[in-house]
Amino acid sequence: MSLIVTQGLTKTYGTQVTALHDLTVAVEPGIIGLVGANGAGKSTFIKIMLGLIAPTGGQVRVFDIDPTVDPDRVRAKVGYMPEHDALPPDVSAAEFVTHLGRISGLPRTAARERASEALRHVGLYEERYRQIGGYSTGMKQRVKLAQSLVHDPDLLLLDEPTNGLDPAGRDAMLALIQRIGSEFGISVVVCSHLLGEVERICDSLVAIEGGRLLRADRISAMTEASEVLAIEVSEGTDELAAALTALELPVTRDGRMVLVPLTNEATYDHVLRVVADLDLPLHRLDQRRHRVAELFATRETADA
Ligand SMILES: Nc1ncnc2c1ncn2[C@@H]1O[C@H](COP(=O)(O)OP(=O)(O)OP(=O)(O)O)[C@@H](O)[C@H]1O
Repeated sequence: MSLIVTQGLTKTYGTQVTALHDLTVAVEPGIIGLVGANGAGKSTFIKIMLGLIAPTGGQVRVFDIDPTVDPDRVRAKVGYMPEHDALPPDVSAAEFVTHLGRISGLPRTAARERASEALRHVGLYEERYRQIGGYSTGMKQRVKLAQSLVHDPDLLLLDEPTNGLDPAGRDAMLALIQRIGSEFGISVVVCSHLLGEVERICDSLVAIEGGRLLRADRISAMTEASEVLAIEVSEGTDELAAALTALELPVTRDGRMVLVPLTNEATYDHVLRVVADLDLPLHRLDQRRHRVAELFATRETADA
């Protein structure tokens, strides 16, 4: 069963803004990156999945449940970390997360135990009785993550979880998200405008642009080997490029790398022979892999 399925999902705000436009996608369990520039429609998509706002058109199912009909059932299975926070400064993290556990329907003792557990998972166990107002941005982000975990969900929806963090804080947050996904065996949707970040920790990506689906696929499929051979020699790059050009191979350069289209099996042999003839120190010879960033770069070029 797919985790999230949409069919022609559309959301307009007023008459002017189409935040989601005919979005059809099926998302499999795992750690999923929901990427797109600011304003692409990511938060709108998350809020529709939670049943917080209703779509203008189309269908959505989360765990096969329709959040527009049965939002409580979806929310019982889903934890949500919003982009912006409204954390009360004068209560402790333990009190706050316990309170949200209670709101989720947990009995008092269970809520307290689950809150301690969730705060331990996010690395705030020692600090849990301190008032949130005294916390750093990174700690506040962790409180938000802990509250999303308190009712033991099967899916987490995290909206820009690294917002406001410095590079070290971002790395720590991403590592934590990855650990939660793998150790708890739950699915996580990580919403971000930073492709490089989510690419590092996700199994699959859903890329949206202007409310439309750009691509949804496993990262491994997006970075599959291309039909280009990349060759790098420690010295003699110019000689190598000239010799391959003389063989009528359409050579291009990318920094220290010489790139040749892999037209047939013989291309490898040609390259190896040239390297050997010129007695060059071969550093690298492999099929270049696609980069996930090409997804957006190609689009920009096409639109230009
Ligand atoms: N309540 C609203 N009323 C009117 N327009 C809205 C509302 N919420 C979002 N929008 C608009 O819908 C579009 C998509 O917004 P959304 O917040 O879903 O994007 P996003 O990808 O999450 O971006 P960000 O990361 O900046 O929040 C934007 O043009 C935004 O200005």
